[in-house]
Amino acid sequence: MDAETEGLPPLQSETTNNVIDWKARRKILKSQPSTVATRRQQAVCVRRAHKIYGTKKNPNVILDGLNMTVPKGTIYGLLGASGCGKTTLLSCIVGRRRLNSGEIWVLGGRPGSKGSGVPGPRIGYMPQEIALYGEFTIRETLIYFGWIYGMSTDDVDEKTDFLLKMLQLPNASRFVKNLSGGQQRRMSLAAALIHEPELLILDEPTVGVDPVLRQTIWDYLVEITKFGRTTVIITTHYIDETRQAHMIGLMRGGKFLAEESPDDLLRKYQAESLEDVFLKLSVMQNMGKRRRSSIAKEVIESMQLPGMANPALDLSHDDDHGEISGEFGDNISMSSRGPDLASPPIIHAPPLPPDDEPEYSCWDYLSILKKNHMKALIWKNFLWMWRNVGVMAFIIGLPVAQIILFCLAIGHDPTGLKIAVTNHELSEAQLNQQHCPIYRGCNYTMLSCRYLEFLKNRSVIIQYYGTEDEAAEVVRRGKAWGAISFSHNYTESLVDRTDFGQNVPDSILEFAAMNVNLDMSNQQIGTLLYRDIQYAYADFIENILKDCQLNPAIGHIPITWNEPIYGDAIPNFTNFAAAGVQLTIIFFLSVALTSGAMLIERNEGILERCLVSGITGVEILCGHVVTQFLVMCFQTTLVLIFSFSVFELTIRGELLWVVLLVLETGFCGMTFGFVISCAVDNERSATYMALGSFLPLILLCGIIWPIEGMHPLLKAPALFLPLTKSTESLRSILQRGWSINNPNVYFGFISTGIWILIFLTISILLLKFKKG
Ligand SMILES: Nc1ncnc2c1ncn2[C@@H]1O[C@H](COP(=O)(O)OP(=O)(O)OP(=O)(O)O)[C@@H](O)[C@H]1O
Repeated sequence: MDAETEGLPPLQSETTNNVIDWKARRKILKSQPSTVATRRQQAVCVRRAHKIYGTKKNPNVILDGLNMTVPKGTIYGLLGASGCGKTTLLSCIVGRRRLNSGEIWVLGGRPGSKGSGVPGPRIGYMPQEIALYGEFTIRETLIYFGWIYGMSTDDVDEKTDFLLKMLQLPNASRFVKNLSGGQQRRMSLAAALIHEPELLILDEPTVGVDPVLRQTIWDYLVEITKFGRTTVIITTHYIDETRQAHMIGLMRGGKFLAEESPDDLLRKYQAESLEDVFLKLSVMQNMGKRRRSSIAKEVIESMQLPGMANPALDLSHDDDHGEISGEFGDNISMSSRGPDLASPPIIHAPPLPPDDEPEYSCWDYLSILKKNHMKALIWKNFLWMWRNVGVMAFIIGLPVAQIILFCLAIGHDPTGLKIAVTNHELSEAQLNQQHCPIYRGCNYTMLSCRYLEFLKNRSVIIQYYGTEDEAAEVVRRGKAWGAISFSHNYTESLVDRTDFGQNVPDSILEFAAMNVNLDMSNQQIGTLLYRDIQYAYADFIENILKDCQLNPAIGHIPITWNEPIYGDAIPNFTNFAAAGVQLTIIFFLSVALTSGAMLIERNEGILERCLVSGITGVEILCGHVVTQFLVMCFQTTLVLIFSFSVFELTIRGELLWVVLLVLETGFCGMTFGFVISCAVDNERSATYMALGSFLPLILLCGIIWPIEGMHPLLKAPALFLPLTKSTESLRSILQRGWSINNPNVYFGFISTGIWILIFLTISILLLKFKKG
């Protein structure tokens, strides 16, 4: 026993019927200075807590130097008007919010530090929100929380029966979402009680509960605190129900107006109800009286407040009432009393004793992966998927649908392009019939028609017009993609052009040329027609030369195009874009899946509850990684089957590296999803963030356009983006058949790995440090 605890009445033994003698205990505590050791004796001890929301310019002060002392084994009723900061104070106590300044000690330690039990199974937290999974049954919910707290399933079942009876909950197989609002609150209370924690923190547990059941709950709380085993902090709007509490903290204006037992408060303020006490103290505070004593007397004498029989306060014989927070010499709340009542208000409190509690190191934080936590989290994630099987089918099917759409819609040559032709070699009748006669063999008749036949073979639709102006007008109106015209002596001039050789006159050159005007507003279509018109001409010349028993090579441009070293002789855009599209689909679906799953938990307050129960951010992330990895494996398998087996996209390299790279990229997307869900607070912001990153990544990662063609300022940053190197790597495996030993390929794996580490670290840091 250390110096400070020596002489204190024991918590459990040496007292009548094992019940704590609070009066004796408070008297002794009063005489003690505030030390780390005395603060550690309390269940909860808050000193000079300051909490401010908002900006520096527009601060909203919620806690203003608040002191609070919750001795072990008490029921502590935390009262105050709506919005006064009760929930904020509780979240600071459970370690989910950070004070701007001041100290909090919980079960002997700082929240979040080793041995404090917060977060952890020593604490039972019922937040204000329901914070339960609607898709789970009552039993499943209690099993989930029981497992987190390290209970066996049998123990949970046993406790479930008791809690269902005590809290008058329906059958354990009922889904939480089908319970009434009041039943859901009681269910939430059951989840906090399941493991019989040392410290119960209940934020408005009796809202929507009928008076009889409310009494049952209070009886239960009195029962569990009777032997000092359990401490309860409870907030409620029903002030009078806290008559059964051992201590009441009346909160207003960021401080406690009083922190005493209900009987002491009623006696001291000669009130009939705690509401009256609260009213009187509020009026006193409004009048700017920070301290009681004679000022209080003066105030009360001048006020006509309901229920105050005698406006004078006789405090002289009130030795054992006490504001325990004040007993350590650093309380500045309204009801501070004793020998210093007449002294001026304390403005500068003495410095707090030093903190001897070691903080968690980063490594400690990272190394926590408890078996029971992981079991509960993975089971919960799979159960959620099972209960949302329709959503899961959609999530697994979506990438398949996207890859099918991509393969069917992107990269194929446009067909059915219309060309308006003015062919002056045609007669009036042929023009009217839209008929262009073809003479085959070594025959130099109507060569324009013979050429156009080759153009038609390239899926171009030809329509004949009488004049060049008519044809051009059709193009101008957007009814055709180009206009071609042939002179009346085209065939003859073409033959003469060959016969005359180098002596060919300009007039013949002019008549032997067809005139082309294209609509180049669409680069893809314009380029394709530009190419097809030339390819058709080469085919046409080659065909005539062959038919005339001449060497077709005479008609070629003198360039010999050999087999490409990599890729196809006529590359197609589908194969170019496939690598980037496959990675993008898997990456962004993982982002959506992960951020969605995490945000569901965050929005419903479940994440907060889990973190308070001792689950770490790392464990939550790992739980999601395990379950979503399985989903991703399904998605990847289907995407690859559809890409390579059904649509027969080119794959020259080893499938193993393709699979691994796609999975790694999906994992990277998952971690990016974690970052989004940890950085923002709602689905809308998450959607904006995901959408905001989607287009830049598509545009900058070389998925639809080579990085070599980008603005020089963009080239360098583009190289460091998450999908750039992996796209390049996958393209090299698919198109060039390169393997992992090629730097181009392994850089893709390395770069994605680095991004995974970056995203994971950011998520873990956000989960750990992003508190209100
Ligand atoms: N994250 C936040 N950012 C800014 N202000 C906040 C935030 N959370 C709470 N507040 C504000 O702080 C004040 C105290 O809120 P808190 O929820 O702690 O009150 P409360 O006493 O629990 O109220 P109630 O009894 O209605 O639940 C309120 O004015 C609230 O608007």
